[in-house]
Amino acid sequence: MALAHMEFRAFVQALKDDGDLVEINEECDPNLEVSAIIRKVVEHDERAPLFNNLKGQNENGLWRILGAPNSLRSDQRHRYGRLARHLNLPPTSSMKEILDKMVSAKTVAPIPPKIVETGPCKEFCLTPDQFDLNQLPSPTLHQADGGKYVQTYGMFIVRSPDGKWTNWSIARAMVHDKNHLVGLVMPPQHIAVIHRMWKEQGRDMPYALAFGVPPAAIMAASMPLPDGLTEAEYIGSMVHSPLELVKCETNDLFVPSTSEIVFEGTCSVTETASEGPFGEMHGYVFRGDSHSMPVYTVNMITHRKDPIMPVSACGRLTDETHTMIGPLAAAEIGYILKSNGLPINEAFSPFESQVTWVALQVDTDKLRAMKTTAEAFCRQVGDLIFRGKPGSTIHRLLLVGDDIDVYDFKEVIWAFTTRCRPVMDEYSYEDVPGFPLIPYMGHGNGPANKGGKLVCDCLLPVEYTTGKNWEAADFKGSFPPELQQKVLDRWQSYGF
Ligand SMILES: Cc1cc2c3c(c1C)C(C)(C)C[C@H]1C[C@@H](c4ccccc4)[C@]4(C(=O)NC(=O)N=C4N2C[C@H](O)[C@H](O)[C@H](O)COP(=O)(O)O)N31
Ligand SMILES: [K+]
Repeated sequence: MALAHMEFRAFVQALKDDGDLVEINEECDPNLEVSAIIRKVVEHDERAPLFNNLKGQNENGLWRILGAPNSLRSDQRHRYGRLARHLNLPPTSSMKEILDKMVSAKTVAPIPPKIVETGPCKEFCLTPDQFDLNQLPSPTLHQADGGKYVQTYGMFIVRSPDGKWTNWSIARAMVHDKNHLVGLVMPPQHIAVIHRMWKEQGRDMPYALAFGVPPAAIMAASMPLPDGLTEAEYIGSMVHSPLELVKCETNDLFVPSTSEIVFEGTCSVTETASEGPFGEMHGYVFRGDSHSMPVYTVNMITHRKDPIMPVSACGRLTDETHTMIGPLAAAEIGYILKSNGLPINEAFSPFESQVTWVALQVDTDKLRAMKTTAEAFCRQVGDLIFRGKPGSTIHRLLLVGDDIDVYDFKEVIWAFTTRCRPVMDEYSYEDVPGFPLIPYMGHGNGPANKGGKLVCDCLLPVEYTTGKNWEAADFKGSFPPELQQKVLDRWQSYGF
């Protein structure tokens, strides 16, 4: 068996070996029952459910469902264990170690994928007369959704018309009819950028949608890597070995050879259909909230025997849209700021902000050496991030000092509520792209796609000039180290 980060089925086995899987063998209904179970799982950081017996499965087992593929574990020592298993890291890894791994490939030469003749994803091939997406166990995830969102954790593979750039990304899609999907294609996302290239040439965009891809691949697919970067090469260098890809049957794109299920086809550049509403990552589904989006034709389905369809039943905390979208954008944002010479140590998107914030830990020694002002520094950070794509989903950037652990929300919110004077210490951005999926944007008082962003300066003025002039009124901050040690050593004998 391959390693968990390189083959989805090995990943599922790794969850089982970790005691992080519940196999459900009694029949479950993909219409809401499956998602209700997944929602209860992710709201309580429960073990991942593997549905082995779904209403609508065909004679070759197409398909089973793995819910909550990358959500949290309740044991605090293994909290990010599922993310770690995506990257061949120990299950006790911290979020910092996980995000550092995702950024590690930026400074090494890309390792191109290896093309193989065939693979497990080719065990079965179905032409459109042999399948009906409405009869297969396509899940309905929220009762107010506009359709069956069969695509929430698969990977779209699309390529620029000149063949130079192959983008891998996650974008949602729902069943439109027996062999059509309709999906969210939204600027500034790369799938929308490439779709536009094909539209300008008046040609439908070939795509592949691979479900159950190597876990390391789905992590990069969910990360806002630079324009023009081909994720397959990036991942190869991240895992230090080439990904094995196999050619599609009906177009010239390539898919991971061990994919559980592959949909192949073309995405129309002219035909649209009603898409949504959908229970989204900020925790809301607005009735009637549907839009015209491109139609995908499914010309072929290939799959493994008894294939597993991964499903992210997203919404309120804590599911894949929170463990992946925010943190991976934060990793890219941190990298951009450091590459531009700004004194940033760490970047993280707190789940408690519904991943709409990124907290940036500033190296305040280096900050003081810059002899800059709060306004100049905050504007420098805001201009770099809010005018670029990786910041498109983030509406608050919090600058905090070295004493604040950005991966611990208690620390972040303490700094924000006590060191950032509302209005005066906040720098607004109304002339930048906004994220319409956030309810105060798409269903708020102002323009849905523009503005509503802030850089919040949670550094006190002294941190720019002479440095910290306070002590934290807490156990670690207000008592001599030897007294702290004495209290810790005697804690039991005191009677606690
Ligand atoms: C992990 C994950 C990421 C998601 C999504 C989901 C999950 C589970 C579901 C559950 C399907 C919900 C919606 C949420 C929805 C969404 C839409 C816009 C922005 C953020 C999320 C969207 C989506 O539908 N469309 C889209 O364009 N991008 C999404 N991302 C983010 C992108 O995968 C991420 O941004 C990548 O960086 C893309 O690659 P690129 O930078 O273009 O090469 N989905
Ligand atoms: K990507």
